[in-house]
Amino acid sequence: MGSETELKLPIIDFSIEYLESNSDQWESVKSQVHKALVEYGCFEAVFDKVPLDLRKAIFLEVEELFDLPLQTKQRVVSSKPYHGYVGPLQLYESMGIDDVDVHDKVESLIKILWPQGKPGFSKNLQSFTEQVTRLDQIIRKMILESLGIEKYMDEHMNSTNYLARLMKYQGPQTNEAKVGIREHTDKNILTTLCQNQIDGLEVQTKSGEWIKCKPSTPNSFVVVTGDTLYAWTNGRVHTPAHRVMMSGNETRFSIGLFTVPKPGFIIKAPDELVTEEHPLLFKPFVQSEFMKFLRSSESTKNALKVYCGV
Ligand SMILES: O=C(O)CCC(=O)C(=O)O
Ligand SMILES: [Fe+2]
Repeated sequence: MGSETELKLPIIDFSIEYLESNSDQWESVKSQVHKALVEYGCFEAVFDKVPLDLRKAIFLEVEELFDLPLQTKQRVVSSKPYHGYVGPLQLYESMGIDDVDVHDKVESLIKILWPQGKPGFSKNLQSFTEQVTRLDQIIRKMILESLGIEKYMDEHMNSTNYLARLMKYQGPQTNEAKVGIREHTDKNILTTLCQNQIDGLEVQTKSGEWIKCKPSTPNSFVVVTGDTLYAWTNGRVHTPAHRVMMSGNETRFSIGLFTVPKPGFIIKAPDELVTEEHPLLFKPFVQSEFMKFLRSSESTKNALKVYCGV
C-alpha cells in the first residue's frame, strides 16, 4: 500500500537566547518567516519563553473560567463581534479579552467573572501575554524587514491593539469529525495560537488541501496571518482559510492572541508594495468599519474584496 505523506506546516525555531536584529540567526529566521507566510500564511513557531508550568496553569484557569455559570460568563459583553463572551454554540464557546496587555482592562474583566478577584489568573495571564506579544512583535518586525518596508515600523507597531480569545471546544463523543469552528480567514493582522494537548486546528494550503496541525513540541504556537495583513502588504503574504475539527471525547482549549488595528486606523498598502507587477488590491479601509460590514453581510467569503477590492 502506498503511504500518503502527511502535509505539515513549516516549523520555525524562535527559541534562541538572544534573537538580535541583524545577527545571522535573525536573518535566517526572518527568511524562514517570509517564505512560510508567502507560501502558507501560517507556520508553527517553537518559542520557549512561556514556561511549560505557566502554560499548564493558564489552561487550568481557562477551564475554570468556562466552568463558571453561563449567566456569569454572559456578563462579559461587547458590541464588537467576537469580543466578549460568545456561545455556547454547538461545540464552541469563547471569551474575548480586549487590550489583554493592559493590566487595568484585564482586572476589570476578572472582576466581572470573579467579583472576589482571581490573582493567580491575572498574574499568569499577564506573564503569558508579555511573552506572546514579544513573539508577535519579533514576527511582525521580520515581516516588515523582509518586505523592505522598515520605514513603517513605528507607525505599524503603534497602530495595533491586542485581543486575546480563550476558546473551548467540546469533544463530540464520536470519532466522526465535527466542526468546532467553521472554515474562515482571520480578519485581523496576525494571530498566535496555543492549545492544550488536544489537536483539531486545520489550515488550508493554496491548492486546497487541509493540513492537520499537530504541534511538534510542547513549546509550540501556530501563527496565522489575517486579511488585514494581506491587504496592507498588497497581497505579498497569503492568508489561509482554517477551521477546527473535533472528534472523540476530550475537550480542547486554545488561546489566541490577535493583533488588531486600533479603531479608526486607516489600512493603506505602502507605496513601495504597489507596482506594475503588483497593482493595488484594496482601497484604504478602516478594519473596525470592515468588521461592522461583515456583521451585516451574509457571507464572509472574500468579504474584504467585496468591501474594498479595487
Ligand atoms: O482554536 C484554534 O486553534 C483556532 C481558533 C481560530 O481560528 C479563531 O479563533 O479565529
Ligand atoms: Fe481563526
